[in-house]
Amino acid sequence: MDLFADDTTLQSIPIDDGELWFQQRLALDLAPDEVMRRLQAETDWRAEEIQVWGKWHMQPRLSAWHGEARYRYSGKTFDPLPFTPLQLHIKQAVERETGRRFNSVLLNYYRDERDSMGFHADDERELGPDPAVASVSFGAPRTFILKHRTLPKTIKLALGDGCLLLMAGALQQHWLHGINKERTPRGPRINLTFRMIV
Ligand SMILES: O=C(O)CCC(=O)C(=O)O
Ligand SMILES: [Fe+2]
Repeated sequence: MDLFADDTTLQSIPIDDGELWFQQRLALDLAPDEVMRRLQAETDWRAEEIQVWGKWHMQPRLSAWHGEARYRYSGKTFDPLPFTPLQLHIKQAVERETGRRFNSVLLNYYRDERDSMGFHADDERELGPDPAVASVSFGAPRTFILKHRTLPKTIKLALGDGCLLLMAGALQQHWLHGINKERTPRGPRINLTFRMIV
């Protein structure tokens, strides 16, 4: 039996200094393109400003924050909107697959290949030590890059429509992750990162 042909179970990706898990297709009762359409339409997308090295910039993507807890991110405090029924549905599927619990979600909307996410770690104090962060993607595939903070190691993963990625253990202490702009035209992509704010 070829275990790696199975795209509906969460599989461990070997990585130094942390845990990384990937599932090609998160089982939802909804088709990914239907979820994509609804997330595009139902979300109150905002263009936020963020502080980078003391200077304010527009984020190169749209975002929204939902859930049960306030959150500080890139120098800003987000007051969450309540979870929508669709977000709760996705959250349940993520909790079932990962065996973890989450109380917040950050949604990111990459409108095209020019949108991106700078390298960072999800290591805010509110997430506690060794946080589990579960990321679900819809729409156009984009390359998710992990760079080790001190070793010359890089891992690249194509995050396609309907996939689930779980970062856990000491990963945020040792690695940064981000999504670069691309030159190849890309359609829209929506990513949801579920977190547990303690
Ligand atoms: O879009 C992605 O896959 C990454 C999102 C991310 O790293 C975050 O929201 O903290
Ligand atoms: Fe992140």
